[in-house]
Amino acid sequence: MLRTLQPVRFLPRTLVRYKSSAVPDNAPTLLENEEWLGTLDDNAAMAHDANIESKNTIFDKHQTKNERFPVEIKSTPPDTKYIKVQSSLGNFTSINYLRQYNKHNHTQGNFVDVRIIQCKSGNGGNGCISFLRDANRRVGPPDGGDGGDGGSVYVQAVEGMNSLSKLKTRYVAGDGQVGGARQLDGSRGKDILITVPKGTVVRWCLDPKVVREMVEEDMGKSPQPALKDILSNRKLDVDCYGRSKEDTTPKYIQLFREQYPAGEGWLFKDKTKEYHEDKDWFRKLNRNVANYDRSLDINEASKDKVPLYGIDLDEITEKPICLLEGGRGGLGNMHFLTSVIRNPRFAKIGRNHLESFFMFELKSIADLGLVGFPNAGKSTILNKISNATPRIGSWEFTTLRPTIGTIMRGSGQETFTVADIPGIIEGAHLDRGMGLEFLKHIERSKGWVFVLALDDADPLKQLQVLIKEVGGMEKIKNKNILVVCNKADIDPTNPESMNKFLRVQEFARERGWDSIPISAINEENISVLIDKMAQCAKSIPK
Ligand SMILES: Nc1nc2c(ncn2[C@@H]2O[C@H](COP(=O)(O)OP(=O)(O)OP(=O)(O)O)[C@@H](O)[C@H]2O)c(=O)[nH]1
Repeated sequence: MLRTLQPVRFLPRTLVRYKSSAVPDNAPTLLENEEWLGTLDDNAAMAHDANIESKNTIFDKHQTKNERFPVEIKSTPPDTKYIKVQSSLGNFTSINYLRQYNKHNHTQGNFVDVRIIQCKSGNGGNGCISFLRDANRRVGPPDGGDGGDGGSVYVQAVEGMNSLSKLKTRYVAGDGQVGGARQLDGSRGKDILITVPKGTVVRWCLDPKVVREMVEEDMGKSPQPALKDILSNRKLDVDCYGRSKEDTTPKYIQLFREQYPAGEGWLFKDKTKEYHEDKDWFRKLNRNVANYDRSLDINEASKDKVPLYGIDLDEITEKPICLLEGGRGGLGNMHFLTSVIRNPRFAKIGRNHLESFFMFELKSIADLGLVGFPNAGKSTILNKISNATPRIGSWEFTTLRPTIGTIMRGSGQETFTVADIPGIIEGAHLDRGMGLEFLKHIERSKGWVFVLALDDADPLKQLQVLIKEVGGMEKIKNKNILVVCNKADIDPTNPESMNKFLRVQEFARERGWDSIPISAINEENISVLIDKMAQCAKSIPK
């Protein structure tokens, strides 16, 4: 029935109004209350909220596709209420935050690509206990309004932002106002909208303080383990949900709000809780209202969840996406007027807020990513291919940041973007050099361009090391790959220079990859390179 399941302010309005014209028409009649309470039998506790389905659909649309981390399923319903999942601690925090406790260390000027942010929705306002008073009646019928709903926290990717630096470390939505006399509902708490750049992935994460405690505990061990090992060896248990009751593939992380148990959460006026609990009429009423509370519990549980692998805001989001929903306002005493209860001196308190940490990661979205050892000539290539095109839109960060260039190839030809990331060295996967943190900026690129330097003793070995460092063939199997041998101008007459390229070419051909020798500095073969890159950026990865 409508009234058991919908927010109370949507309850049908009374036709028999109080006499005073100053009183708003918001209160249900005695009969409507009785009818509503009558529907709250033991079968009434079920989730029924149209928003649940739409929330699932929105989340599904924004599920992170490529960067799914491994999780181990420990148990599934019906053995356990949730899908119990275990995964490495490192998947629920940012290694940057831990490596550099000082948050300024991982910022470069105004460019910040990872933030851990605490979010809190608002509490619902309490219902009001009040009775109509006018010239004829000292104590009229109950007219206490409902509390306002707490504000929610939303996220939205917008145009014109390219850094997470402006985000605050904590966002708190407003609490709903308490209900008022004369059937006045409290006002809704203020919503929070967090705007982020396109390319941001928002993931549930653990409170950084808790993570630090865990890490410090392990750091005390002898021999002292590396931070990376701690984060991968420590496991975290997470309660998850599938897409439906039958689907036991973990999809959403369940969030929990501290809530009063069903049948509690009353506010009393004049007479005590004990006084009321002693009365048959109150116990009977409360049995039904407890079922109403259970419905709210189920509704909340259905909506209080976030995608396990994050919300991928790779496009401008049309409508804000709700991360944390505010608590619903409590019922005012006008809902408890029945033929037995003429003076309900009680109302319900507002439902509690939701609080959680989220990791916001900005992942640049370029069609192609340049991968190579330091000094291979990646920046030079990007400069040259940018210079070789008539119109270039590019923005530069410092050497520690990704550089993205847009290559516009003239009329009728497709534009593509290329990201240059800091060089990768042997042992990068063990956090040597600049580690692999910057790979996230090309994770979603369609193609990767491996840049090798022909002045190196063994460019093929360079290529094999790079493949190993970025995660092996498994990691690149879905990418278009192009192998570029740069610095072909060095010692060009030496047959060994040619042999080095031929060995690379052979290796690439065996894997179905294209390869090309160039001299970026002398701009030799650059136009062929652009054509091959355009092909790599365009074609759908195998
Ligand atoms: N001889 C020769 N030198 C080149 C060529 N391309 C780049 N270089 C030189 O190689 C050095 C490194 O070039 P960069 O473009 O900065 O190399 P990078 O791969 O971006 O280096 P990181 O940013 O450290 O990863 C510079 O001194 C360039 O001038 C080339 O085709 N031939």
